[in-house]
Amino acid sequence: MLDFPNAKINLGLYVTAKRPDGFHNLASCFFPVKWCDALEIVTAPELAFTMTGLPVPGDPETNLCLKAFKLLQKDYNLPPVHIHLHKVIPMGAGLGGGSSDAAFTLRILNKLFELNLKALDLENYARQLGSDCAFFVQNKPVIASERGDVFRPVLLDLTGYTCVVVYPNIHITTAEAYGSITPKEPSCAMDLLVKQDVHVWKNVLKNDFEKPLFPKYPELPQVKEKLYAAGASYASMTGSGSAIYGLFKGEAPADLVFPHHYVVWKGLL
Ligand SMILES: C[C@](O)(CO)[C@H](O)COP(=O)(O)OP(=O)(O)OC[C@H]1O[C@@H](n2ccc(N)nc2=O)[C@H](O)[C@@H]1O
Ligand SMILES: Nc1ncnc2c1ncn2[C@@H]1O[C@H](COP(=O)(O)OP(=O)(O)OP(=O)(O)O)[C@@H](O)[C@H]1O
Repeated sequence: MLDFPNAKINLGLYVTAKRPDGFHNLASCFFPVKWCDALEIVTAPELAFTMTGLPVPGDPETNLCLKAFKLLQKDYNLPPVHIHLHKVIPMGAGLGGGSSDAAFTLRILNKLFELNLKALDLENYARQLGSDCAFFVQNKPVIASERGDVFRPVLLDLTGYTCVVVYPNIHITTAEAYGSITPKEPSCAMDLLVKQDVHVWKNVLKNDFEKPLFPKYPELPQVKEKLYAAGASYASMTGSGSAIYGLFKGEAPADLVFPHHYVVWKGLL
């Protein structure tokens, strides 16, 4: 069975408190974008995991796809499978690509073996694999709180906007980013912030990770400025970086170019 795990962007991201378990509480709007990996799972004589596309750092044994399989296998005595991941979404980018692979592994296994797990059950497995993973089970725009794994639906229509995501080839690990932050409550509730018009977001909707990371990586504010100069209604870093996105009403300008070593994705929301 084949599926296409997609990335997400964060529309606003406030790190509100450090938790006793070492994680942080946050407030953010998670929004799916159609930049995708490809993931195929078939039954096989023995468990196998293969990868093509972008090289994924670390031991393949620790890949989130295998972790997701093993987590379900503990409870459901699953037969062996061959998992193939074609990696496209950049890592260390704040796009949630690895988390999406993990959640899609759970979703595919649920269908392939007719486990009949409901979305809430899948979310409970997903949050054991990473904070961002649970979002990709339902994969719809939400306001996220707590570790980023508790959701409220949000009505947010960005139809007609083009999203340009720029990955400047700087790998920022999530732990490094959280380590550089001083938590504080946002001045206004996330729900109210995203309900405002997109062109107002520039003045009100922030990603808290920009403050510590922009001075450290000066290319990042330059990318953001370039997106605004090209006419973006809103531009921001996503998650813990380093990818920066711009939202353009209608089409993005064709002459918007970045250095060759950057990776750029463009798509309708
Ligand atoms: C920045 C975001 O992308 C926003 O959506 C996420 O919060 C990141 O979530 P993630 O990549 O799934 O992170 P995890 O794999 O769960 O955690 C990696 C590390 O990030 C830090 N971490 C992560 C999530 C969170 N709410 N608080 C944290 O402090 C912890 O140091 C943790 O050890
Ligand atoms: N299927 C996978 N795809 C990408 N990275 C994975 C995967 N499985 C495990 N990883 C590990 O996770 C790391 C990427 O995590 P990191 O938090 O830096 O990335 P991110 O893109 O910001 O967000 P996310 O972890 O939500 O994908 C990789 O460097 C890799 O070691």
